[in-house]
Amino acid sequence: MNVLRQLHVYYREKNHLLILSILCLAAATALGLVYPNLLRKLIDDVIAPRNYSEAPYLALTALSVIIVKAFMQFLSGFFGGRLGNYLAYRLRNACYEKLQFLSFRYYDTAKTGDLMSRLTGDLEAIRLFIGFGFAQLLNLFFMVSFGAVMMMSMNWELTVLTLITMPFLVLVAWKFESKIHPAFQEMRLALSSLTTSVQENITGVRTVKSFAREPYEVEKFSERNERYKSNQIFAALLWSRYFPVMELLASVSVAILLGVGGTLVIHKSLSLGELVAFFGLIWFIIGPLWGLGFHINNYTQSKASGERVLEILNQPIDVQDDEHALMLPGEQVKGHIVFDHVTFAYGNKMPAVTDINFEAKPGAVIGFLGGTGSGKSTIIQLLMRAYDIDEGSITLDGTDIRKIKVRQLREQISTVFQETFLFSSSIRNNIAYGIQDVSMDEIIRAAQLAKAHDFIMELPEGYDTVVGERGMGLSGGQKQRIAIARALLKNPKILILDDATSAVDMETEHEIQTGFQEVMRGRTTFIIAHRISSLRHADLILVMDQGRVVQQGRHNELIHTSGPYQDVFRIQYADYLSRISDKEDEVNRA
Ligand SMILES: Nc1ncnc2c1ncn2[C@@H]1O[C@H](COP(=O)(O)OP(=O)(O)OP(=O)(O)O)[C@@H](O)[C@H]1O
Repeated sequence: MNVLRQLHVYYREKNHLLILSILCLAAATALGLVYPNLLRKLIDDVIAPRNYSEAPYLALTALSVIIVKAFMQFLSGFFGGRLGNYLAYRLRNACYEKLQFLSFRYYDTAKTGDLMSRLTGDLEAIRLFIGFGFAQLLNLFFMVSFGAVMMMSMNWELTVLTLITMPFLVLVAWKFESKIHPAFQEMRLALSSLTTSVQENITGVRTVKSFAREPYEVEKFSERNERYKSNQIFAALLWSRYFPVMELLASVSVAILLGVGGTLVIHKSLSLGELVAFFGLIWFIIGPLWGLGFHINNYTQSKASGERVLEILNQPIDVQDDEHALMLPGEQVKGHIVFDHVTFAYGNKMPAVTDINFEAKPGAVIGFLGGTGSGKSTIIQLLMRAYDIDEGSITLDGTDIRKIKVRQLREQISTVFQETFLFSSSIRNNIAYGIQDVSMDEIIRAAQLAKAHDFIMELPEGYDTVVGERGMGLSGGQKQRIAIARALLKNPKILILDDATSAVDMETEHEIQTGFQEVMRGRTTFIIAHRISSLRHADLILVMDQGRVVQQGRHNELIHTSGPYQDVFRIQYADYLSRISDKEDEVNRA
């Protein structure tokens, strides 16, 4: 019930809908009790004494009861439906909002397909249970207790005898629930893994095809499908094992009633009408108890679903605003950044960066060079507080970034990532992402600076061209240029270019860099690059290796100091250097 209690927070202001739905259902149930009584009256007071004049009144009463009962059932469904939809709506919004604020750490391990299945299948199961199943389950108790009380009022000994099997029925139903719940949890997991495999396959379809891995993917999917099927079969097996036992126990009750009740009628201790009424009432009890399995099934499914949805909602956000977090008036930010003995590890792994120290004065350009996995991107992630550091401090204009409101900090930073993400929307919207009230002229200016304007104008609908999911239909370089335009439009105090020009050719890179000279003015810029050409003009270059800064200085100093920077320079400029030495040889020979 803890799950239901936690879910209750999301619909407590609509409690009245739940209460109305339950009351209407209870009223419909109570009206259902009128039938066996009418039957008893018909047999004992009309047919036996041949007092037929009362028959039309009884028929009229039955008709009115049917109409009112149907109306009550309609109202119960109506209120329940509104409640279920309201809850699903609130939960969907809450989950989506939570997903926006969850930290990068959460997404390091999250699976899209799994999250999608929680937001769709699991939410649907909760909607159905809270909207309808819960009232039905409660109604089951109403039916059993109303029926039992009415039977008791007619003949308590016969009632006790008839209902003797009921505790066993409840026991079996209870056992069934304890087995079916884990089975459903397992089934939900299997479904998630199935959805994940479809989602990953579609996202990575190019990789799959280029490696001709279609048969492997089909096999992988079949295995997961098989697991899902086995889970379903197992649940069905449990059902088929327990259901006959429940049916058998119910039938024993009916047999007792017929045997004992019949004898009582023969001995005139029970009227025929009462026996018939008893027969109607016993079904009033057995029917719902038979359905107990179904309702429990429903309940366990939605409990498992509720747990999965609440897992998202209860997920701690590890990077969030300090209680006294400072606002950052955008126009006053200078962009002075200091890393002081910063060490950070992802999870329990070895530190990704160790003892990082550097100062970026306002407007300075800081370059990072280093091999794969040397920690360059990590430094940038720490600067935008994607993760909180383990040791040391990072300050912006003298204030520790942990004391600044995360949103405000990030508003001052524009990042162009290694991998460009474009939304399936127009190019204009993609460039203006996250910025309100921006004019077309500003968008065009940003695109011109990013050298994107010309190719955009060549597209059939220019800036209104809608790009496919993740920018499908554009080349890697074109996507990157749009991302650069997006970053420039934000007009940030801090600009981060994380291998931002890796997908464009040297010539375009040079052009973009020239554009950057202009936009970098007055902004602190961090450039991660593999090409020395991108870093030549940096005020400070940090050379990274295995999470540590192994060299630092300006380009002209570093190329004259033996070390990794000089090595990379020699490799990248080998052609250029050999051409120079050839020329020198020629001059010497001459
Ligand atoms: N989200 C993450 N979770 C766990 N470990 C990570 C994560 N991101 C990076 N790492 C690890 O941290 C180390 C530094 O990675 P980082 O991405 O900072 O390197 P990099 O220098 O930017 O590399 P590249 O040039 O290939 O992008 C690597 O060992 C990497 O495996």
